[in-house]
Amino acid sequence: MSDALKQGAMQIVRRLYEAGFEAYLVGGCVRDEQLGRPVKDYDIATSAHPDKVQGLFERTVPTGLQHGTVTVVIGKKPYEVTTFRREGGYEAFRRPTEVEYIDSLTEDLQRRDFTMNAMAIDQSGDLIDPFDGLKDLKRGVLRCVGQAEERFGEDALRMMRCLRFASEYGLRVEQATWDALNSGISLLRHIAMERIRAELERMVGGSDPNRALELLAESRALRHVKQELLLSGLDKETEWPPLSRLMKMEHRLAFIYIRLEADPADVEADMIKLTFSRQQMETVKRIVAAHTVLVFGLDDATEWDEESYLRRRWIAAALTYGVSALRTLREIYLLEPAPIRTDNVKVGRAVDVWRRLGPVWLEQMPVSALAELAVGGKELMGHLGVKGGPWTGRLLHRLLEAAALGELCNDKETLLAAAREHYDKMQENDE
Ligand SMILES: Nc1ccn([C@@H]2O[C@H](COP(=O)(O)OP(=O)(O)OP(=O)(O)O)[C@@H](O)[C@H]2O)c(=O)n1
Repeated sequence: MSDALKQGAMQIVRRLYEAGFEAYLVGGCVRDEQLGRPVKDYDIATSAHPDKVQGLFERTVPTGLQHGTVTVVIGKKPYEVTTFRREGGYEAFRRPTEVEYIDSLTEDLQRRDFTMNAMAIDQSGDLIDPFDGLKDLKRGVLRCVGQAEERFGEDALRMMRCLRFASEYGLRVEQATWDALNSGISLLRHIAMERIRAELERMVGGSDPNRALELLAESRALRHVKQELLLSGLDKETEWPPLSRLMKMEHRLAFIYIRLEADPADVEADMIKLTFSRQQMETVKRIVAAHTVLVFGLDDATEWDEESYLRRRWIAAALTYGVSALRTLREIYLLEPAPIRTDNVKVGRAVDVWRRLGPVWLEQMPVSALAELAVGGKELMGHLGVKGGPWTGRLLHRLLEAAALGELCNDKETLLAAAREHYDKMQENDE
């Protein structure tokens, strides 16, 4: 797949070259090839102006003419072909206000963020590397091209990219680059939260989330973004278990919020500020909420160490937040050090029981959702001869809980008989 992708890219480079222009593969694809990592997309830089590029290829789309970019389609694959350019003034540390076409590849590479991202491959497949990107990569060093303050000042997002590349590629940030990052970090306030989130998501979901957290804590980057975040509470002292044991980014994030003792409502607010999708937010929030209700008030409960009591809590949480949230929570509880305060002995003991028995209890649940219950709202109303109201949902949930705990058989007759009893009790208690 990657081979065909590269062939298409080289076809474009050679076509431009034969027409008398310079053309090169540039940026992330060159870096990833040198590292033997899979390449997602190939970008091309050329001395040809966009109108010339459009004239040379059959299928083109003017995707970014204002930046000198034309998308060339080969087969079904799109390739971005960008004219060598110098970026004019930068507006508010985030994007160039004007671009100027130039003739020199070196000058084009010079405006790029890191030496490893400023390499090119020519039409013969030879590497062009004026800023020693390969040497840096081989030594495991991440370094800005030229003056780091200038590069970060041109686009402050590059500081987040720096943290991401360092953690994802296991690189050490070169001292001058690190110093410039630390002195310029407050410029992150100019960057849209969406772009911050995209980097954060790749860091937490990447191959070394622990290193990412370490770098975020050391640089205090999240304290300087546009909006105040709970996640800015990450600090250097926090000890983290190997987060890569959790497969999904959302699960890692849930762990982090639990460790920060965040409230589910605050998690929602934080993730909305960060422009995570509704679905991502729901997943994380469910896990955090399940943990919160499980441990809430446990300290004061007289039955805190009774298995049957802990099972009831566990199953009730599974019915409210979903079995998969509880499965993830158990995985989280398995990590060491666990996400909860270790000074609370009762909570510690309960977590111990949940991680040991939680999955068995989930497995044994005869029903886990209202849809699986042998009766529905209409049948309840018909059987009891009462019009529907808020009681219906409440009663259904009680029946579900009793069935899930195995206290009631999930068959119509049993449930309807129990419904009558529950309903009468609810009436007595004015529920
Ligand atoms: N803020 C930025 C973003 C990008 N670039 C340059 O543009 C290239 C392409 O950028 P992009 O596709 O965003 O990232 P990649 O480096 O390809 O890496 P990844 O896809 O992993 O983000 C980079 O290699 C780098 O040379 C830059 O100098 N400054």
